[in-house]
Amino acid sequence: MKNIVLIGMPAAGKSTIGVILAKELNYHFIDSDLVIQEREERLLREIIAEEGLDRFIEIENEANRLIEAEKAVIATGGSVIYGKEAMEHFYNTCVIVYLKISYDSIANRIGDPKKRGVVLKENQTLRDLYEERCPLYEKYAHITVETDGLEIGEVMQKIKNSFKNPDIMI
Ligand SMILES: Nc1ncnc2c1ncn2[C@@H]1O[C@H](COP(=O)(O)OP(=O)(O)O)[C@@H](O)[C@H]1O
Ligand SMILES: O=C(O)C1=C[C@@H](OP(=O)(O)O)[C@@H](O)[C@H](O)C1
Ligand SMILES: [Mg+2]
Repeated sequence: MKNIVLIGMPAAGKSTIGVILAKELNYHFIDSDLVIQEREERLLREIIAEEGLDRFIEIENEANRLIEAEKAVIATGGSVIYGKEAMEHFYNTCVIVYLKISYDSIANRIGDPKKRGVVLKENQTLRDLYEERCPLYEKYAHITVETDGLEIGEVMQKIKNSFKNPDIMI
């Protein structure tokens, strides 16, 4: 049985939905953000402040690349798609589910991206980040679930329905 990896923009609902999905499937739950914090013995925002964005992405790539689990739902951080090795590892061993959300919904939910610790370069807006990342999420997704306007329970149901597709082996 393959692991399930959730990808998508920050605040798309990966962590919230991941833990509920794991419970419903009787799978383990792994939150990549917590794996990184444990490995580094620092908070994500401390890693970003002390090491800078590029190094944070390398640390994130390494932590995700090394995740070995069975029967697990893995909620990644939104910037995981910059890590080529991590994404190839997940692509080859897991079912990757992209929680897709519109720019307007995500902007409403996030508020100030700087306060949320989003990997945002100097002079880059949340809109720039959204446009840069969407093609990367799409590139790696085995399944895309549109979540706009849906409550958490409805997103869960959509994800589970998508697993009934015989082309998707989980
Ligand atoms: N479908 C949804 N509708 C409304 N709010 C949601 C939905 N999914 C998640 N949220 C809320 O958005 C916030 C961010 O969710 P979170 O799971 O931390 O996202 P991520 O892990 O993708 O960054 C939380 O407050 C969560 O309760
Ligand atoms: O998208 C991003 O740049 C980030 C998202 C965060 O995780 P969530 O996607 O769970 O919020 C966390 O990994 C880090 O602060 C960077
Ligand atoms: Mg999260």
